[in-house]
Amino acid sequence: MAKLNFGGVEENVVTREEFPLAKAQQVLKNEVVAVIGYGVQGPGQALNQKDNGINVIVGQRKNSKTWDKAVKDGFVPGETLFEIEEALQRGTIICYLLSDAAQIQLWPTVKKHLTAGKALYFSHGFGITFNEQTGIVPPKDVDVFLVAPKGSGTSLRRMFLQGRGLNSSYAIFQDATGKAKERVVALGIAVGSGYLFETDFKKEVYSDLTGERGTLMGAIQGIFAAQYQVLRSKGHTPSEAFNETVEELTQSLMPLVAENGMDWMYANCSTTAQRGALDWWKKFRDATLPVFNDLYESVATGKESQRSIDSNSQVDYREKLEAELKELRESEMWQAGKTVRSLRPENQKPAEVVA
Ligand SMILES: NC(=O)c1ccc[n+]([C@@H]2O[C@H](COP(=O)([O-])OP(=O)(O)OC[C@H]3O[C@@H](n4cnc5c(N)ncnc54)[C@H](O)[C@@H]3O)[C@@H](O)[C@H]2O)c1
Ligand SMILES: CC(C)(O)[C@@H](O)C(=O)O
Ligand SMILES: [Mg+2]
Ligand SMILES: [Mg+2]
Repeated sequence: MAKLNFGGVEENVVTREEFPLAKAQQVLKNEVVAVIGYGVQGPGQALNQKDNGINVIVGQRKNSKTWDKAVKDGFVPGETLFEIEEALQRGTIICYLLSDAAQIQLWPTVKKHLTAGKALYFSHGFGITFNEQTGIVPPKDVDVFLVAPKGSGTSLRRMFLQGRGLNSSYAIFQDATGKAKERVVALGIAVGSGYLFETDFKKEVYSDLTGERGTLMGAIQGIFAAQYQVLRSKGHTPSEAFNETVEELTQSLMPLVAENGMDWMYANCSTTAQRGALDWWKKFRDATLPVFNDLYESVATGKESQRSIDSNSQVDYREKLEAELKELRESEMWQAGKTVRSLRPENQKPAEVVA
């Protein structure tokens, strides 16, 4: 375990140098890793483990699209692909990668197969932290831990195929066998993590729920929408408003920020942009700070988790969700974005020409 300095604060980080893949393979050599669920994280984690030489099987409902996807991805029915209950029975490490809401439904079945010495693995602190809402309380004689990739399962797989690694958090909730640490770190490496950052279940889920509702998705969509609306209301064309709100950010500036940080970006733009961005960032911080405080409070009091559980358990939720997604998809801003994206030279299809 390396102690690294993050802006003056020391933290524990597991690196691939100190815990190489060969060590992970050694730790997991007698385990059967059962990945339950083949949605977004399931394929990324299962395929990376398979390619890393881990004995991995997938548990998924038969006659579903995702069962067919698993077959297409190379999992073989009866050998490495099973109905959920059979995979649960075969697995010594259960990677519980159903949606957070579905985990509640299937929990009684999972619990039945958690015999002494097995391990229960999550990619989120949700089920355990909010156990009063989820009812997920594991037996005492199994290891319980998480590896939470800090990004989409799609990126986890893509980055693995590019020879890169996505950063993940890891945490141990219960160490029944005395081997939880080596098991969880080995799994973290096997699923394709770059670095593994130590946390606990509660911190992981609080930060994850805040991040996705905040700057990763909710807040940024809100800020995009507000700026776009102002530019449009002042007579700017959709393409100009979109380019100045989203396209330049994702295509030009964010890749540079990803490489070098926003401090570098500030030092490497025009003096005009620099002056203005220095003057305005604190106003945006101060305007949004109360919203972020409300958001964190809503996460910490369990309001967000309850809302997610309640919504996902409604029978007509899929239709309602689709209506909300359609509104976003059909908004002028994202329709303008579709055309702007099609104009990128690397996107062959020509933009729709209006007669
Ligand atoms: N989506 C991500 O990229 C991401 C990133 C980090 C962590 N996570 C966490 O990973 C876990 C899995 O998330 P996901 O987004 O991959 O899940 P998902 O929503 O894609 O669903 C996963 C699987 O659950 C199955 N499923 C849904 N309802 C079911 C039911 N009632 N019975 C049986 N199977 C059912 C689906 O068929 C699918 O195969 C969650 O804890 C999530 O918070 C997800
Ligand atoms: C990919 C995200 C947003 O980081 C994840 O947390 C999720 O829930 O899908
Ligand atoms: Mg999340
Ligand atoms: Mg996340």
